[in-house]
Amino acid sequence: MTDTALEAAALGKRFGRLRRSAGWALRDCTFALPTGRVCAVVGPNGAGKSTLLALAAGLMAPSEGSLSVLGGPVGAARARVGFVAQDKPLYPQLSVAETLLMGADLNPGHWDARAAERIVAGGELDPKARIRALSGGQRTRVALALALGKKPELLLLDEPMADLDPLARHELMGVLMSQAAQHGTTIVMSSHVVAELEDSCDHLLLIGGGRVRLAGEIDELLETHTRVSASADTVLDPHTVVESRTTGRQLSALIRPAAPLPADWHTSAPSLEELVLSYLRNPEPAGKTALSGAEEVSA
Ligand SMILES: Nc1ncnc2c1ncn2[C@@H]1O[C@H](COP(=O)(O)OP(=O)(O)OP(=O)(O)O)[C@@H](O)[C@H]1O
Repeated sequence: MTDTALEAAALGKRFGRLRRSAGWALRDCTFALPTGRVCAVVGPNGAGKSTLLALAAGLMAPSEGSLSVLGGPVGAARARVGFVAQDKPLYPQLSVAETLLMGADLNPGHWDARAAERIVAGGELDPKARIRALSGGQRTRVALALALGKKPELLLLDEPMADLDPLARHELMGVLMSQAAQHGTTIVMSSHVVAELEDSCDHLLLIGGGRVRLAGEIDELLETHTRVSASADTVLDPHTVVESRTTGRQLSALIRPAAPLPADWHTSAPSLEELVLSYLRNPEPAGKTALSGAEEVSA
């Protein structure tokens, strides 16, 4: 059994000839996401999150570099992977019950009918309702039921919570977390709502402009970065400066300390959202490239 759910080496994907970055949606991405963890894939619009998840689901092939899933080639892992795409593709003419029956047919011997039905029942969906008559959030619920019913070792979710109301979001996040805890399922989910991920995710993969900007265990990333406020003439060397701003006589910065900090600096721990925003606002942190808690990745 491998301890790496997704491992990318110099991974790149090019779509025709996009104007931005000469067509590369992802470029030179090297990272490893551990198994048994809940991993957040975060980045702005067009960063390459959906492309990465589609590559991992085997829906497209890399243009360069390599990607392994659950320790082997992407194609070999397909039966062990569940994928919910951003647009939640389902057959509109089928009913909810027929969709779950289809899930059972497609996954003989490893279909958890109870888990799938429980997720659908949580939304009080009529099993006879046609998919085409469901709201966006209700379709998300059916798509998650299909993916979880498959009892995947790795669950890839592209913006799973985007069209759910806060109650449904809370409930389904709870279902996902208990799935991860009970069955050791690795969950990799993309999201824009960083604040919501801090409590539920263990690992972060931050993508910006098709490149990996930061990767690592969230606790370690938060511990190894510090918010600093000091007088404007403060020299931040030798620390890695992710972002710094001077307002009047005051300097505020997010740094990765390379040595103990002077006692007269005011310091505080950043939130995950502050960390992510600082990296995204600053394409090339001064001094060094983006760093993770455990490893260095090229930015
Ligand atoms: N099928 C495609 N053909 C051409 N270009 C594509 C295709 N899919 C994605 N792209 C381009 O690749 C880049 C990355 O897109 P991707 O959908 O992976 O980003 P994302 O991070 O998921 O964005 P969002 O948060 O808006 O969903 C974008 O510039 C997008 O226009």
